[in-house]
Amino acid sequence: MSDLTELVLASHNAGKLKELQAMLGDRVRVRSVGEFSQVEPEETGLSFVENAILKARNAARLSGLPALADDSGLAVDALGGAPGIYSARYADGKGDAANNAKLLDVLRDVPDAERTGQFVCVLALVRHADDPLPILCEGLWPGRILHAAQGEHGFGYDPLFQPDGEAVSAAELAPAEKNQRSHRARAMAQLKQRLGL
Ligand SMILES: O=c1nc[nH]c2c1ncn2[C@H]1C[C@H](O)[C@@H](COP(=O)(O)OP(=O)(O)OP(=O)(O)O)O1
Ligand SMILES: [Mg+2]
Repeated sequence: MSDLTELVLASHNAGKLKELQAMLGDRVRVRSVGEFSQVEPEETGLSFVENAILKARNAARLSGLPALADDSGLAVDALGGAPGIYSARYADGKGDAANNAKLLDVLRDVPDAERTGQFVCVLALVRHADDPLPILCEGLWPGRILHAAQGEHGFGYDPLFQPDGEAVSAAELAPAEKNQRSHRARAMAQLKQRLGL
């Protein structure tokens, strides 16, 4: 697939799109599925992999281009891996601030030692809508859930997540630093290797 010159990013999340674009650099012409439709596909899968494939196929169908989707989320150990694939919908679609408020509330009485978890990212690339062999890559970013929001960068749960080995939250890392270390960066490194990019 080193002949990949143009692809569509199958995401409606501005924060994610920015990170994926920065990681892909300018060797590939990147479009966004929002250019083709504002309708978000229903994420009916039971796994990150299934939802990533579903979003990639949808974008490939809409655009006629190869499509790259990212399905990601935060898996908290004390919650048995929740919110996981439901991370974006944790507070019933009320958005990042409501999701973060709910997570803090649910973990209110959980002590530091038990506030571990990880960000998960699965990237799925399909060459066309019916591609029988999607390229799948995953990345994990372990850390712990803070007691209050810290930092202004990033998106989603970043202000509540302190990655292992960092003294600050993911939202306090410079964007370029997050893009070298995150779950998404780890999955993207694999993908670039697979594609010869
Ligand atoms: O680096 C991250 N930093 C902070 N939060 C993150 C990150 N990566 C995923 N997350 C959270 C955001 C959202 O609550 C969920 C992803 O849900 P997910 O369905 O994959 O994405 P989405 O609905 O926001 O956009 P779309 O499906 O159009 O790509 O996990
Ligand atoms: Mg989504």
